[in-house]
Amino acid sequence: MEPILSNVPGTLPWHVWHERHPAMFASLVEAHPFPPSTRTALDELLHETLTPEWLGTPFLAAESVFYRRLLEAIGYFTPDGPWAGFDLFAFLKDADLASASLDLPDLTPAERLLAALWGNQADLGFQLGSAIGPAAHLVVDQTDDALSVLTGAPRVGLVADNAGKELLADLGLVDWLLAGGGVDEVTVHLKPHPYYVSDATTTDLVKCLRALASAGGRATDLATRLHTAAAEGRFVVATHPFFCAPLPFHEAPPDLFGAADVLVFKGDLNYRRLVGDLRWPIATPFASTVPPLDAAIVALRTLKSDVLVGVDENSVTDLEGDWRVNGRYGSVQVVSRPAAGPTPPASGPVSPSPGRG
Ligand SMILES: O=P(O)(O)OC[C@@]1(O)O[C@H](CO)[C@@H](O)[C@@H]1O
Repeated sequence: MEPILSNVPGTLPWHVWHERHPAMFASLVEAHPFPPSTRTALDELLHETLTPEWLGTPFLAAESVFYRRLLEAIGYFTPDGPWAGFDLFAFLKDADLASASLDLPDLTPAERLLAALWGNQADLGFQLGSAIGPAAHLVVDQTDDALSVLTGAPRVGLVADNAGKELLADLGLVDWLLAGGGVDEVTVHLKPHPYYVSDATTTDLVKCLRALASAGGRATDLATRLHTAAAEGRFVVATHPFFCAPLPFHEAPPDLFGAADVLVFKGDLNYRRLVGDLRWPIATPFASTVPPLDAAIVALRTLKSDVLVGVDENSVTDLEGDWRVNGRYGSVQVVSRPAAGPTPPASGPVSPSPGRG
């Protein structure tokens, strides 16, 4: 299967490099007192990314390397420098969090799951380039299957995507899993440092919890429950350099997700890494594209890039225009945990792994 590249005018990757990134750089320079050397480094990076070499590199890898180079350009990794460890996207993430309503409604489990899904609609990198409309539809809706695999699972991992409103909604889902969903332990996997524009780090999670704690009402109660669960070792925060690597999850280290029974993958980039950033026909079964993890998989995503699998082609024939990338559509997709295979006879041939449901 061919990887998605960035060298075709009119496609989303082309738009990202030629329009979204210049707009992002303009806002970064406006928001920070960068010295001339940093401004020059940023200009050079922007120009370099428009060369045939970059545009001809698989989009997933090129974008990831780009965000690493962006941090290097501002001195994020320069020891003892003034910008060491500085989150250049914090001003956007903080504004998004500040604009969130913390008057939390009383949601059902399905509503909490869908809130976590649609929270992904508002990622800030996406907003820098286009407007998001109110319409929202699911092109695949396996919400019932998702709730079924999550309820009562001993250990759930949630691979977070964006900070601010999306992370608030994720914490609402985590709270239900721990408080009513019969889950013993939830691990939230965060980025070890800033990555794509609004990706959530530990700092962003703490900011969400503090905002919830000081908001009163249900929000404060939720924050208190999560603090208690953290103290009991039931709400765990984790991170790993692989979450910022230019690789699909098929190449993840075997211990990345611990002993999770169910993994919830949030957002568009995690979806691209989960199924591979490839030109799949959309009817390709979702289960055939994901890595062979020893856990059930729940993917909650709004559609913001070309990759899409597991969709009945007849169900999307009426959708028009850029529905695959405009963020107005979403999907809830599930792969059950692989059944333990039969014990092979002592001297018999080794059977192939069972298929995934
Ligand atoms: O992972 P997220 O936050 O849902 O989306 C990330 C995103 O905005 O960035 C990429 C393009 O830059 C696409 O994968 C997607 O549109």
